[in-house]
Amino acid sequence: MNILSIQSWVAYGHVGNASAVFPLQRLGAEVWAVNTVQFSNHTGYGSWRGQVFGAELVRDLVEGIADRGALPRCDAVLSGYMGDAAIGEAILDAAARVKAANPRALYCCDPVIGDVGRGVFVRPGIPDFMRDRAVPAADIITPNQFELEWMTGQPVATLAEARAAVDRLRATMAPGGPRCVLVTSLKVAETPDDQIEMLATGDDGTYRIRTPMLPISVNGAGDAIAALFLFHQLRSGSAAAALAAAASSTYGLLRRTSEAASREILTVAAQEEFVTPSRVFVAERC
Ligand SMILES: Nc1ncnc2c1ncn2[C@@H]1O[C@H](COP(=O)(O)OP(=O)(O)O)[C@@H](O)[C@H]1O
Ligand SMILES: Cc1ncc(COP(=O)(O)O)c(C=O)c1O
Ligand SMILES: [Mg+2]
Repeated sequence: MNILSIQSWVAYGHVGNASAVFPLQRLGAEVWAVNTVQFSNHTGYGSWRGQVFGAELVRDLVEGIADRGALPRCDAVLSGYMGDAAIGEAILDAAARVKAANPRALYCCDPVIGDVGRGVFVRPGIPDFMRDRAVPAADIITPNQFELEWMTGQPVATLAEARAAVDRLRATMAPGGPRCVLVTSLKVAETPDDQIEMLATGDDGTYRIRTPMLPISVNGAGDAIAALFLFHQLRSGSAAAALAAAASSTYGLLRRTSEAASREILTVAAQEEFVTPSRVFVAERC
């Protein structure tokens, strides 16, 4: 399995490609990582050093991979945080080139816009770009609850509202693909206070999964779960199986992170959780 992952890079800690690449490699995937930024650390610290790369560098690196004749062997393109719309257009062009070279390839977009409590935290233009340009090109999307509400303009306070919003979003996704949606960090009326949910919809139906809420707030988990969900969707073709595997691995990763009181997710120390989760959660059809 070969995945072209176009995301951020940080030297210290784990977000973007620094959160997504290693779990995919540990699961046996080859990852062609194209970095859109190189920062010292993630922006949640409030200060960082480094630079945002231009869209031309993204295009140049993808051209270089194409020069190797590799695009027909690419099984998926994965994207996350986007610094500006020009980078976004370069990512969509890369996804289109890959799908032209391999019609079975999938584009997985984590539509990073914001989060509950933080609001929108990307540059102006990115939220509209995600809704109007990226989602219509995507086969798999992994919005959190805030991003689902923002992109659909619908409240997501109950499971029924979440499902209606997902259906609305699916109708705008790439025609002919699986139109698979993973909603992360879901807390609806039915969610017990000590738990957190995810909802996954694909060709095989809609499934939910609940895991215990951990006393942490970390960055990078969204990037990790998008990568894990993509890998397992590619391997199984089942949203239910991908949801269960991604949720189990992510819970194990975050449980270890919480126990260590680490501000950075323990991507390396908890690597066994990616292949053999210490606690397995089962997705239930809903
Ligand atoms: N405090 C937590 N306790 C348990 N699981 C968590 C916690 N925070 C995140 N997760 C898990 O990680 C997934 C992705 O989390 P998050 O970083 O909130 O995603 P996003 O970046 O898309 O908002 C969630 O769907 C959940 O499964
Ligand atoms: C550079 C960069 N990329 C990606 C992310 C996404 O992190 P998360 O998975 O928490 O949404 C962050 C979050 O701070 C970041 O600073
Ligand atoms: Mg996210």
